[in-house]
Amino acid sequence: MLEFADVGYAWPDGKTLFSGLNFRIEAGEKAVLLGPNGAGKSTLLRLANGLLAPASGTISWQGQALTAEILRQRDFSRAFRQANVLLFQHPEAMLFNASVRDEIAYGPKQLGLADIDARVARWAGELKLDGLLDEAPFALSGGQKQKLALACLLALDPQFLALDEPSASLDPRTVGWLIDTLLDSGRTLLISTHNLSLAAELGERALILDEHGQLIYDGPLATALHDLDLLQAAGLAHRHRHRHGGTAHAHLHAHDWESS
Ligand SMILES: Nc1ncnc2c1ncn2[C@@H]1O[C@H](COP(=O)(O)OP(=O)(O)OP(=O)(O)O)[C@@H](O)[C@H]1O
Repeated sequence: MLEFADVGYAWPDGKTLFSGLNFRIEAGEKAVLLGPNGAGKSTLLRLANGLLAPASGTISWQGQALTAEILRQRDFSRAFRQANVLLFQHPEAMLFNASVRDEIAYGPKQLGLADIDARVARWAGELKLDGLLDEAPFALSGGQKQKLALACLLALDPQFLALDEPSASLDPRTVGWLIDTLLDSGRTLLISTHNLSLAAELGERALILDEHGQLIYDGPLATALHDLDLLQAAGLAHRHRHRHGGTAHAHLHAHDWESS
């Protein structure tokens, strides 16, 4: 479904990220993307969503290389924008309509999809936004904005959903709902998170970047979660000291996950 082949990226300031990044995500897979701050998780998700173009290598969607030319073609671009969506870490960037109702309806309208009112009603209801349909998106709380951004994406009925740190501003009830909804949906998922509990529930596969943007692990999530050295390289485990009576020792801990 999605393939990165020898991908490298260069920021406009000349700084480079990734070198020869290779992985494939097949339809129906649920993968989590782990790595320390600045590893390149958000950048990777933007590349996967066609918002950034690689400086080297190829990113393919359904076997088609995502070139600037193909992304300019109306039919391809419409189908791609409906099927491949990204929830930003900071969703303000996605919200610009006058009301919550208009915001959810916007994407389906732009893409010419049917049953717009039903889509709005369904996803506003699922995300408990139905009491806020006439509110202005900018007046919502951070977590409500995140839920609205998610409703906007789900209203497109996408096949591939990339989520950048979805648990950062969602309350535990919404995170629980998200896990159930996404697991039941059969959608292909790529989720960046520092939350190992969420990762453990959502993902089957882990892609782990180190602090230099190198892919240091691509394999079963369960195996990764029991490898504290790997988790330390991913910024997900840390070494700290303990005192037991008069003696002190140091060992590794995962933030919200205990390896056994
Ligand atoms: N607009 C930009 N111009 C130049 N460099 C940038 C830009 N945006 C991000 N970077 C750099 O790219 C690298 C990767 O950033 P990115 O946001 O992808 O990391 P991340 O893994 O998502 O981090 P976090 O866990 O903190 O969200 C960082 O070194 C960052 O400084």
